[in-house]
Formats: sequence, structure tokens, C-alpha cells
Amino acid sequence: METSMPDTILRAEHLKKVFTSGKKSFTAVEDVSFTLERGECLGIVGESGSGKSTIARMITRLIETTEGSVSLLGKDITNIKGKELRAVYREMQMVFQMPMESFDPRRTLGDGIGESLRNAGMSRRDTKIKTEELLEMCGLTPEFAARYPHEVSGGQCQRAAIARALAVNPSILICDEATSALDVTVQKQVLELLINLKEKKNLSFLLICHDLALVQAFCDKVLVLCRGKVVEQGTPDDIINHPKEEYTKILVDSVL
Ligand SMILES: Nc1ncnc2c1ncn2[C@@H]1O[C@H](COP(=O)(O)OP(=O)(O)OP(=O)(O)O)[C@@H](O)[C@H]1O
Repeated sequence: METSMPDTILRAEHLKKVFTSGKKSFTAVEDVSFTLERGECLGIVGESGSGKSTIARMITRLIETTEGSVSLLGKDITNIKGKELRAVYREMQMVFQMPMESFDPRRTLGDGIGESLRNAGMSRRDTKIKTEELLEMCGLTPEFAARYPHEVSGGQCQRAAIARALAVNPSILICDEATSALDVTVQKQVLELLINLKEKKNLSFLLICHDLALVQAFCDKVLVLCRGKVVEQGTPDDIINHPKEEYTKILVDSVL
């Protein structure tokens, strides 16, 4: 039941990622810990190469974690596989930077959005109804279900990608630069959609982003990463208006 669920929905403890190739090894993430509460948005910022995507990929189990742990709703998911991992993807969904690439070009957006519903055993008719509801929730008309990815704009495709992520009714959306490939006005519209979803559905967000204005508008707290380590954390106001670390000051100056 909703009320008996723990408020800390995601917990990362001492995450470390070492990439090795041959004899060389490189530590991309070191000793990163954070919690995400229900309905909260955590932003992860940092210069290019600081380890933001690597953290998202460890959390979503797209890559193995070298050290540390990830727990979802109190359950350790660091090393789970197969069926257990599929259950995790019902709670946690990802939205990527390039929406077009995340859809199969030979299938309609409606097929892509409804796939998880069909896999879960929903009838064709109910899947169609639910897909249309999801499209509407994301600001698209039902007729978008029949379109192919190349027949829509980048912003529309990202809305469809968000609709697909919401199909399984997740608790967490992990957005890795989800608005970066869009132009400024469309970025703002997609952001408004995310804000709306956060309020209406009490979703939690992990927002990986290099746009501090977006972080300020949307995040409750922020982690600043530098070469794989957390150098500062706080509210957007702390980070943007009162940065403690020189690195954060430079980061803020470089984007504002
Ligand atoms: N599979 C890999 N093998 C080796 N090194 C990797 C691999 N994936 C990422 N890295 C390295 O890890 C570091 C962190 O990369 P990551 O993609 O997490 O950075 P980021 O902060 O998301 O950067 P950007 O903002 O440019 O996307 C980089 O130096 C990158 O080259």
C-alpha cells in the first residue's frame, strides 16, 4: 500500500566504477552516495566526462558496479539478474537524450509505447486505450500512435519516449540529458511536462543534466560531480547562488 512504502525509494552507497581494458584501468566513479525520496527530484551535474552517465548506467544495471550498492525500496538490486531485474524495470524507467534512436524505426510509436503492456498480458483493445491515455498525458493526440519515429519532431518523439516509460507505472524516471538534443522552446515544454508528471503522479526523478537553469527549475537537491567524485551537494540555490567549491563556481559561470 502507498502509505506503508518507505519514503527513501532509491539509495546508492559508495558507488565505484572502474573500467578496464587490457592492463589499463580507469576509475570513472568513486565513493558516490545519495538517496532519492518519493516525489523528489535529484539533479546530477558536472562537466563532461565527470561520471554522470556512468552513475545512471550503474543504477539502471546497464553496466556492472565495481564496488558499492544500489537499493530500490529497501531491496539490494546491485547484482540481481533475469526476472528480478525485469521487476526492477517496472519501478524504474529511463529516458535518454536521443529519443529517435530509442524507438524501433520499423514500428509505430503506439507499438513501442504499448509493448510492455502487451508483454504483461494486456489485451490488444485495452493496450490501445491505455496507449492513447499515455499519449494524452504527455501532450500528444491519439493519432500519434500510428506514426513512425521519423514522422514526428524531436520534441514529440521525446514525449512519446516519456509515455513509453510511464506505461509500466514506474516510481522513478531517470532522465539522462533528456532535453539536451531539443531546441530551447521544446526543452521548456518537455520540462513543463516533467514538472506536471512529478506533481500529478508523485514520481521521483534522477535528472542528469548540464543545464543549471533546468536544475534550478526542477530539482529539490543537486549533486555536483568532478572526476567521478561528489564535490558538493545541496539545494539548487546552495549550488548555484552560494557554491562552496571553486569547481562548482567555474561550472556555474560556464553555463550561466
Ligand atoms: N565503457 C567505457 N570504457 C572506458 N571508459 C569509459 C566507458 N564509459 C565511460 N568511460 C569514461 O568514464 C568517464 C565518465 O564518463 P560518463 O559518460 O559517465 O561522463 P558524463 O559526465 O556523463 O559525460 P557527458 O556529460 O559528456 O555525457 C569518461 O572519462 C569516459 O571516457
